[in-house]
Parts: sequence; C-alpha cells; structure tokens
Amino acid sequence: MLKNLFDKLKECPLKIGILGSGNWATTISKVVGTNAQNNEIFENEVKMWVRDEPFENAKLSDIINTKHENMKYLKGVKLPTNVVAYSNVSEVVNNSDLLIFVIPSQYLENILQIIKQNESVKIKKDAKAISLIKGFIVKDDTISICSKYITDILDIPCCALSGANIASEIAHEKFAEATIGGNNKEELIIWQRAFDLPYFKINCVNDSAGAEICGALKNIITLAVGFCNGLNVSTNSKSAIIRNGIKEMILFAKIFFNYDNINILLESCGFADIITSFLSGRNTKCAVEFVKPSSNKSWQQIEDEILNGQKIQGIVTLKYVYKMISEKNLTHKFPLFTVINKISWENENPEALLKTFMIDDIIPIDF
Ligand SMILES: NC(=O)c1ccc[n+]([C@@H]2O[C@H](COP(=O)([O-])OP(=O)(O)OC[C@H]3O[C@@H](n4cnc5c(N)ncnc54)[C@H](O)[C@@H]3O)[C@@H](O)[C@H]2O)c1
Ligand SMILES: O=P(O)(O)OC[C@H](O)CO
Repeated sequence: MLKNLFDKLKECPLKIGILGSGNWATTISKVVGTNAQNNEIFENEVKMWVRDEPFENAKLSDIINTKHENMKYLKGVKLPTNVVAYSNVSEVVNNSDLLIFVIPSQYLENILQIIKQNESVKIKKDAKAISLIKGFIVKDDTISICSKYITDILDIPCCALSGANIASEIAHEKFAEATIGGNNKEELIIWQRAFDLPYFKINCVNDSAGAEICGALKNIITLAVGFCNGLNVSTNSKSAIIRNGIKEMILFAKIFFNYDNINILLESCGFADIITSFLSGRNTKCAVEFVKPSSNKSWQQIEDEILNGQKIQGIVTLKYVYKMISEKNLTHKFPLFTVINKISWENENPEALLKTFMIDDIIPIDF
C-alpha cells in the first residue's frame, strides 16, 4: 500500500505551504524544508507566508530570502535554501497541496477569512491542512480546536501536530518527539514524512482532538508554574499545582469536547509537553515576571519586553477557558483555572494560588 502511494506521489510531488513565520513556524520551515529536499514525494520549494513587517529597515520576507535566516524570530539558525518567503498569502495558498498552519491562535481567524474571502486566494479543492497551533477558538459561545475550525471554514481535512517542542532546541537539532493526531491513515503517513527527522521523531495517533486539547490547556498549567516560580513556592506545592492542573485539563476535555482518552497524556503532546513547557517555555517565563512583587506590569508589557514580538498563548486560552466554565457555572469544578484567571485578569493577589487549595475541609474518602 505504501509503495503504491509513494509511487503515485512521486509522479506529482506535493507542494508545501507554511502559514506563519514566528519562532515555531520558522523552525518548522527548516524541518519541512529539509524533508522536501530529500524526499521525492514533495516538491523541492517550501513556501512560507511571512506577515509583512519591517525589521531593521528591510522587509522580513526579503531578509529571509537573501540571508536564509529569520533574523527577527529565529536568529542564528540557517534555513535550507529551498524555503522561500512570500508576503502575499495567495502565493503560498494557491499552489499548495499541503498547508501548515503555525501562527498564534489569536490571528488564525483573520488569516482564514483572507483565504476564504480574498478573490485572489484560491485554495486547491483537495488540499490538506495541519495545525501546529496551541490554542482554541471561541466563536458564538462554542469552543473549537483549531484543526476543526480550519476544516469548518476552508472545507479541507486538517490534522494536528503537538508535542514537547521548544522551537529553538529543535532548530538547533536537539532531539525531540511530537504527536500527530488524525483519523485518515494516508494523510497521517504524508504528514509524518513531512516532519519526521532523526532529531524530530513523530508518532501518529488515531485521534483527532487529544493532541490539540493537551497543547492548548498545558499553557494554562504552565502559567501557574510560572506564578509558583515567581513566588518562590516549595517544589511540593508546585507539584500539587501541576497535579491539579492535569486533573482540570482532563475534566475540561470531558465536559467541553466529550473527550476522555487519558492515554493521550503518555504521548509527547501530553505530560512531556507540560514538563518541557514549565522547564523552559515562554508562558512560564512571562508568568514569573507577572507575579514579581516589583513588576506591576501588564501581560502586554511583559510580552513586549521579554519576547520581542513572539506571543504567549496561555493568557489568550485562559480567557476562553474561563469564559466557557463561568458561563456554565462550573468555576467550583475548576478552582485552579479560576484562580489563575483571577490573578491574570482580575488583579487577584498571586498568593491566592496556593490558598485556594489550603482549605479546612477534609477530603472525603469516597469508596
Ligand atoms: N515557539 C515555540 O517553541 C512553539 C512550540 C510549539 C508550538 N508553538 C505554537 O505555535 C504557534 C505559533 O507560534 P510561533 O512561535 O511560530 O509564533 P511567535 O510566538 O513567534 O509569534 C510571532 C508570529 O506572530 C505573528 N504576529 C505577531 N503580531 C501579529 C499581528 N498583530 N497579526 C498577525 N500576526 C501577528 C508574527 O507575524 C509571527 O508569525 C503558537 O500557537 C504556539 O503556541 C510554539
Ligand atoms: O514557549 P511556550 O510556553 O509557548 O511553549 C512552547 C511549546 O509549546 C513547548 O512545547
């Protein structure tokens, strides 16, 4: 079966387009660009849509194409020369068989509307997509994983890749794993070929939602770990916060996505991503700064100062998640997510994080 599929693809190699040019998007362009150079099932050129933004008096897309480096979002990493930057969305979308969405979740809606409504953008009827975004979309009081939202708007199938993946480490070819979730085996085989490298091992699972739910919710847990670090709490307390976070993650998946396969936590997108994120993710770093007594800075200020244009997703996802649980009067079932939201968005004293769990009530033995 595989031989037939690959023979067919070699006759008409798949064209790859990446939508996004941030820290992860650029790292992924290196990974996918390398595979496109070495696998005949893919067209050599990988197109990358780069939002028109100036950098040191030049256009970022021009810098990428002349220096083969994204000086703003991934400085110091050479990209394969077959990765070509375009500032025009149509250049990337119109020609692509495979579309990789890798932009901060808050900008997904906008790019999908451009693809859908702009006369010059014509998506191929049999194009396939994958989302590498770690976040949710909330629209008309409904919460969606990004892959489903992409499918709903563009009417093309969409898988998801998520894992314990600090971009800069992978960009420097340090070993990492990731999970691709989807239901169509042929699509999974193709996506695996696009991403898998000796230093980036991809495991595919027959599961369309789990990887993304984990990827979005872990960012809320890692905000809490950042608060713990900023407050200098004990390691036992930090572990308790993480445990409660994982419990609420599982409950949220059950209530809002009717998803209950907790084995997904054993994949790279699960516990491993929570661990890597609280050890060195951007959400944790920014959260440390947010609760420092001397800080008194807004999230926006902290992002601007620490991340130089990069974005954290935890604070955006937290707003959506809190909206969903409060509208359903479920805050009592999500004490951790609720207190993280209060600290993040309602000026609550960060000390409330642990106090939420230091209660007088004894925990009932329920067997
Ligand atoms: N960086 C990582 O280590 C990493 C790893 C795994 C997954 N992810 C996920 O991948 C997704 C993309 O992350 P990233 O690291 O590539 O992006 P990033 O955090 O580096 O953000 C920069 C990107 O945001 C875009 N952007 C900034 N302001 C914008 C605006 N006003 N309108 C439209 N676009 C704007 C920039 O053009 C650029 O493409 C996120 O969901 C993230 O959680 C990131
Ligand atoms: O830097 P963060 O916090 O956005 O996390 C990056 C990745 O999601 C880690 O897997």
